[in-house]
Amino acid sequence: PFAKITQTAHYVPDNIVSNDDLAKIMDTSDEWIYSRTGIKQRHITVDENTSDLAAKVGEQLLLQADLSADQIDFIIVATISPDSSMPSTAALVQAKIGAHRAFAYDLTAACSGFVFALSTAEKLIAGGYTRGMVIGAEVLSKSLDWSDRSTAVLFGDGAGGVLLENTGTKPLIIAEHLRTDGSRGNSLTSNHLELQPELLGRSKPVAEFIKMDGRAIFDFAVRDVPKNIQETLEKASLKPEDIDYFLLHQANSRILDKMAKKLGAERSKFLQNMQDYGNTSAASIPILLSEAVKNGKLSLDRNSKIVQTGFGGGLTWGTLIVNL
Ligand SMILES: O=C(O)C1CCN(c2ccc(-c3cc(CO)ccc3Cl)cn2)CC1
Repeated sequence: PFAKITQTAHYVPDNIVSNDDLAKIMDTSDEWIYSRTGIKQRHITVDENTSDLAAKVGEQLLLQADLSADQIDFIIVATISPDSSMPSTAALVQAKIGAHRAFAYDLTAACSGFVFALSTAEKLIAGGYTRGMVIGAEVLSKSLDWSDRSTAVLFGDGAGGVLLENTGTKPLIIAEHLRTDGSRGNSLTSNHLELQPELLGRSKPVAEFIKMDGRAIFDFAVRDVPKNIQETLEKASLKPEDIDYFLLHQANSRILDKMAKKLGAERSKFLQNMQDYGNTSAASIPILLSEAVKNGKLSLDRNSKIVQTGFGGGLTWGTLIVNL
C-alpha cells in the first residue's frame, strides 16, 4: 500500500501582532524586520495552547474527509513548544478530537519536524496502518524573550497538518535525505533543563528562551540546505525544472532568494508566507502546503511533484520529494 495525502488544513490564532506593534515595545522597526526577514506580521495566541491549535487542524481534516475520529490509527505532532512533555501534545489532540483508537506521540526535530514526521508516517502506512494525521504545531510565543529583539521579531504561533491514507497508487515520497548534526546544536536552543543533583532544595528547572546564533544558522542554511536538495533530486534522477513547487521552511525570505539562485530554479516556485505568519518552526511547511491547496496553486489530485525541506534546530535538515 502507498500512502497518499488526502486532506490538508491549517489553523492560526486570531490575534495578529504587526511589526509596528513590536516597534512600540522594543527597539526595532517595520523597515528593519521586513527588509531583513520578509516578515510583516505574526499570529500570537491569547488563550489557545499548542494542543488547541493542533486539535483545530485535526477536526478540519476529519470534516473535510467526512471521517469519524475513531477511523484514525495514529496522530504524530511535530513540535518544539508542547503544552507539556507529559502528556504529549499528540495525546491531548487524541482526546480533544475523540480519536479513541489512535496511538499518538510527539516528534521533536525543530523546524525539520514536519518533514521528519511525514517521512515516519509514510513508513507506518507502508507497514500496514490505514489512516493517520501528521500535524506541525507551535506556540513559540511561550518561549520568546521579548527583550531580545534578534529573536522575538522572527517567530509566530500556528498549526498545519495532513491526513494520510493508504489509498495511494504511487509512492508518496519519491526520495528523501534526512540529516542531523548535534555537534552544532548549541547555535539554536530552547528549554534546557538543568541537572538537579541535590535531592532537597530543588530549584525550578531553567526553562530557557529560544536563543539563536543568527549568523551561524543563516550560514548553515545557505551552505548545507541547497546541497541536500540537490543530492535528493539526484537520488530521484530529477532536476529542479521537474519540480512544480519548493516548500521550504519559512525562516527568512533572503534565504529563499539564495536557495533559488544556488539551485538554478525560478524564485516563483519557492512558495512563501512568512510575511503573514513569521517563522512557525514545525508548522511552517504544513501551513504553506495547506494554503497552496486552498488557493488552488497546488492540488492533491493533479500529479504534482513538490519538494519539502526543513532546516533548523538540532541541527536538523532534510528534504522529501513528494508526489501529490
Ligand atoms: O539580517 C539579519 O541581521 C538577521 C540575520 C539572522 N536572521 C536569521 C537567521 C537564521 C534564521 C533561521 C531560524 C530558524 C529557526 O526556525 C531556522 C532556520 C533559519 Cl535560517 C532566521 N533568521 C534574521 C535576520
